[in-house]
This record gives sequence, structure tokens and C-alpha cells, in this order.
Amino acid sequence: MTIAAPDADLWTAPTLDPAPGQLDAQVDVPGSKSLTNRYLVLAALAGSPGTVRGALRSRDTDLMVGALRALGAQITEGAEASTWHITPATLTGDASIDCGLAGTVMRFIPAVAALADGEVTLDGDAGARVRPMAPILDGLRGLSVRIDDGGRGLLPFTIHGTGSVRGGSVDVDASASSQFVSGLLLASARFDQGLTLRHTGPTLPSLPHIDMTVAVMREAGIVVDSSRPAIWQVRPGTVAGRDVRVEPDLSNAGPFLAAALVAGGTVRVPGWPSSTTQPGAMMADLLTAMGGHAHLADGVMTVTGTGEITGLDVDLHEAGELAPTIAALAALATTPSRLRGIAHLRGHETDRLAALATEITRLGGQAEQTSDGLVITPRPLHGGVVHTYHDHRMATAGAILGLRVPGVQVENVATTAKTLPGFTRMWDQMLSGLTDGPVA
Ligand SMILES: O=C(O)C1=C[C@@H](OP(=O)(O)O)[C@@H](O)[C@H](O)C1
Ligand SMILES: C=C(OP(=O)(O)O)C(=O)O
Repeated sequence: MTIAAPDADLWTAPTLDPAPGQLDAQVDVPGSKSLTNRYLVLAALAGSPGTVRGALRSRDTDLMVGALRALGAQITEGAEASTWHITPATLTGDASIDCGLAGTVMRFIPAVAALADGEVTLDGDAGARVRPMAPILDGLRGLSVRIDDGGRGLLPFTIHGTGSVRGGSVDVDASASSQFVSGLLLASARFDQGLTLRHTGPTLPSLPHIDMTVAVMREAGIVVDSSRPAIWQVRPGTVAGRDVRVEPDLSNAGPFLAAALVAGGTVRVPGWPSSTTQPGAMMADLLTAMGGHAHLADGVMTVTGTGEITGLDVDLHEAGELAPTIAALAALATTPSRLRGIAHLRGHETDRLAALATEITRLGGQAEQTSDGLVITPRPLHGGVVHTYHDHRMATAGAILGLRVPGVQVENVATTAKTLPGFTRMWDQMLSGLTDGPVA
């Protein structure tokens, strides 16, 4: 007989009996991944030095710093680890870039690399090598850039930079990811002719993230015309070096706010912007639709729940990165849910529709994939191992399920470091203020 050693890779999610008022916590959420990586890219392309404050430090954002340094930008840490000082330089090639599993790195860096003088090779994790890339590679080719991808349209590939990109007009099908649009737009003020980009696909996910791209470009003095649907026109020009502060990551706030609904308590997130392009801001309405109460006052988002969760029918195409959190709540609800408009989640860190359906079913729940989403029918759940597929949001979804269901173990919870390295500490801290402490 062999006795299995305890698996160090399994994190037992703390469980809490719902008791109104028991959970009462404030959670300070670090900076937005999406804003951090956009500000870093623009700073490296700027005509003068800049500073990014309140930056997220995580695998995805540190990989972005590494990529921009490899292309010649000088980036140094400030007095706080969340401050970066960026001194742009002539972009140089002969570089190999590790994209990890970061969509923002693999989709935002190619157009920057195309401006470098020399060869730049991009590669990433095994899971990154299956994420869609072809539309952005073909888009760059249409703007005069030579790329060698062995005809696969996937990582790894080599960009043969000549020090400039002609630019001009290009059609791109961005139905698999908004990042194809953002990745071409971000560098386009540095193209000789600027850029006119037209999205040609049947659907366009994550429009708020494209609006975010346009907003940060305009803040940097770039002229962007977005007055026609699905067409963006960028005038060539200088990118201003700036001193910017990153908003907290509202999508990463999601699992903590969701905990208020599961536990029947209150969670507060300070630093919540009064207006933002982050799709994570939709959490307030989503949690309200699921039976919670959300209230923003003096920059603090407060969510209160009763412990009873209502299912919902919702189109999440604008905020696909919230789907794992909403799916976990739906599995704990009293009525069925339907999540729609998120077929593109099949190309995220993993096939998230398959992963969510499999893992909810593994715990005794009922979750079925549809052509563009999930149908989740509540059933009593039991403990078990939640597999995470190197997906940070699968790990946080597991934590939400474990808050209600005893015996949930999250495999490779360290994968949360993709965007939130301190996740388990923050989760424990959120629960530590409880009268009796979390029940492991
Ligand atoms: O531009 C960005 O920062 C992002 C865009 C979205 O990508 P998709 O449009 O591929 O969903 C989002 O899901 C991702 O987490 C971040
Ligand atoms: C889809 C996500 O990430 P990425 O930036 O790698 O696409 C996400 O964070 O939910």
C-alpha cells in the first residue's frame, strides 16, 4: 500500500457558513493589469521619459517590463515596487521575448517589435502557443511588416523589424480577441502613415478594453478618431511621456466582492474610480442582479450580500474576464443562470467554457457549454480538487466555490500570480476579521 504524500500543490479553500454580517472586510486591490501594460507600452514609445505609479506587479506585468527592456527601453523601479520610471530609447532588435501566458504581451508587443531595427522572436508558455494570433500577424503584414511564423499563425514567431512601419489601412477580424485591435492601435502613432483599422468580424468582444486603449492613447496626446463603429483612425505623431497613476484592478476585485454574496456579509474595495473604462466596473450591476447590494461612495465600492444568490441570464461579451467569477456564483445560486456572448473565452488562458463546465461538474454541479457560453443549473456541491489549467481566474473561481463548499482544494493556486501574486494572503486576510475565523 502506498500512502500518498499531501500534495503541496493543493490549496484548501477556506469555507464559511453564510451568516449575515459575519464577513465585514476591506480589501485593497493592486493596480489594473490592462492599464499597467498599456501605460508601459506607451511610455516606451514616448518622445520623453515617463513614470507609471500604482502599477500592478505580477507575472503579466513583469513580463511586459522584460519585453520592453529587451527592445531597448530603460525601465527602473522607483522608491516603491509599484512605481516604474521609463526612459524610451531607439527600439532595437536581436531580442527574444517571453510572453508567458499574457495576452497583453503577446498581442501588444508585436507592433512595438516591428518598429525595432532587427529580428525579434516572441514565444511563451505551452498554453500561449495555442492562443489565437493570426489576425494581428496578418494585420502587421498588411502594414509592410515581415513576420516568419512558419505559416501557423501562432507563437512562436519572428518579426523582422527594419526600424519603421509604413502603416496605412488594414482590415482585422477581432472576433476572437479585442487585443488584436488594441495591439495594433497602441503603437500606431509611430507608424509613418499612422493607421486606419477596420474590424471585419461578426462580433467584437471586450469593447471597453478597446475604449481603454483609445482613452490612454488620447491621454498621451495621440489623435484617435473612433467616431465610426468598428473603425479606428490614428494620426501619426509623438507620444507624450507622462506621469500616470494606475487604477485598482476591478476585475481582480471581483472575487472578493463576490465573497460578500456567498458569505452574506460586506466587502469594501477602496480606490474605486467614479468613471472608468475597466469592464470590472460592471461587477456592481452583476452582483446586484445576483441578489447583492452595491454602493459606491467616496471612492469605496461596498457590496453586501445575504448569503442567498440569484441566478441570472446575461450577455458578458463586453466583460468576458468576469465570467469565471460569475460562473462560480451561478453554481452556488438558487436559480439557473445563462452566460452568453463569450465564445471567445475558448481562446483565453485556457478554454474557459470547457474548464468551467468540467470543474463545476466535478464538484457535483450542472454546467453545460452552449455555442457561446454556459448554462449553469444549481445542484448541491461537494468537495474535490478544482483543476486550474494555469488560469488565474479558474483558481479564484475555485476559492469562491470553496467559500461555501467544504473540502474544495484548488490545484496550483500559485497560478494567480499571473495578475495577483498575493491572492491567498489577501483571501485569508479578508476572512481573518471574522468572529470565529475561517473554517479550513
Ligand atoms: O486588452 C486587455 O487588457 C484585455 C482584453 C480582454 O481580452 P479579450 O478581448 O481577448 O477577451 C480581456 O479579456 C483581457 O483580460 C485583457
Ligand atoms: C483573458 C485574460 O488575460 P489575457 O490578458 O492573458 O488575455 C484575463 O485576465 O482574464
